[in-house]
Amino acid sequence: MMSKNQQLFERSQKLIPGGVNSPVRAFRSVGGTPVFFKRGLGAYVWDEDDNQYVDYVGSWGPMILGHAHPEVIEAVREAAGNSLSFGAPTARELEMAELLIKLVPSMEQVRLVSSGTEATMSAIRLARGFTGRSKIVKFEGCYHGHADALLVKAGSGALTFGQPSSAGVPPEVAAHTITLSYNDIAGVEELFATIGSEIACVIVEPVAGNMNLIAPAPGFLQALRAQCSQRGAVLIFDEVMTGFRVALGGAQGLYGITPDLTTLGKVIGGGLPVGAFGGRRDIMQCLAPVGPVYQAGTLSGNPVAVAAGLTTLKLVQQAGFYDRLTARTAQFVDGLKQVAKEKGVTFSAQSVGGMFGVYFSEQAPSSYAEVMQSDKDAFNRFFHAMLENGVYLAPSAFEAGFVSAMHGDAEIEKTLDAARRAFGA
Ligand SMILES: N[C@H](C=O)CCC(=O)O
Repeated sequence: MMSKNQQLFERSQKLIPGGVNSPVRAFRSVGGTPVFFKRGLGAYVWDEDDNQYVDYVGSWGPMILGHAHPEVIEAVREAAGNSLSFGAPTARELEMAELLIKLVPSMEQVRLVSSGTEATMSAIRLARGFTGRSKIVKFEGCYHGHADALLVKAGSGALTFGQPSSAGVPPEVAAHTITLSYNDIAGVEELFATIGSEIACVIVEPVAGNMNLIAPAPGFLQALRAQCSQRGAVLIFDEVMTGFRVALGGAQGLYGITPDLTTLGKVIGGGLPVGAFGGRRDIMQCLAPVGPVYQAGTLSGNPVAVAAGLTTLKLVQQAGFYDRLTARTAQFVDGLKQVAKEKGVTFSAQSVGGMFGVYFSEQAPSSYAEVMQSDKDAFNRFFHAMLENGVYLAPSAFEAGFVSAMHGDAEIEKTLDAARRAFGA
């Protein structure tokens, strides 16, 4: 007899392409039936067949406080009672702007949008409008949402399904996107020496989390800062994933680099759709209605989403929050490495703040090319063994994982027990 999950997947494939509303949910690369979830609480989620899992996806990052945090839920209830949307300014969105600017000092001005994709595509347009240049530089395997110009050698679902450069992007559009290898300082310097005056911006995930997790090599982010400053290009840190995830001040705070523009999403919406982009005042002043670069959104600064985000940001500011999250994630990763060693499995793992990567290779990779060399079949077997043992990991070898403040000793122990069985098998 088919499980409820299987029945739902059968039905949804007839009506929704691939049965999912975002490709990476589809289990295509790992195989099997995607899990349909109906409930979450703290570090746990339950599927339609009432199976319980320790959740390391956390909606791909936003659920840093765990699922259904009572204060966040109450804030959403209260805001929803006063209308779901006005399409006009509110005091709360101003409060959000003030808080973001206080916590991420490189942002002198900020604008709210409804997703990370909107934030990055708007930041790129702004950088082009500000500089009057067309070329943009990104890094192979980095994912900055699904705007046309950014779906060139992209990570995440695009990489998972073997289509890092999407069909439907006109060659004339893709021609303006230059891709370099992550952590390749010499490649960056060479490019700027050749065509530096044509480059509008460099956009980078300061910790890459869409080709599994890749940490920036010492000097890499500094080199980007130096080259952009020398040649008048805009440096954009895409902190949709790392913002309020690796540290209170994001990756820029952690590594001490000041970008010109920053994009945010995920945690700042507390689980509801919010994005933001902001940075230097002189650049932000190019935006309409002040300047000539157009950008807009009916639901931008949505009051319910902002209420969820503000409450989340209030709670992550509690003393020691990121120290605890960082230590917990490191404890988890160390535990996994230890278990793999005991079982004689070729495996490595690393974490930055509350995000982590697991790899079936001797060492944590430092570039897209190295990620591609890891054993994807081993990952797929591991994924399913963990799922059977009550642990939900990202269904792709090319995604980072996320730990929440609700992952305690009990959840880590349960996960390591599952890993012991999975590696053993
Ligand atoms: N890696 C992606 C976002 O960060 C995964 C989410 C998605 O594409 O649905």
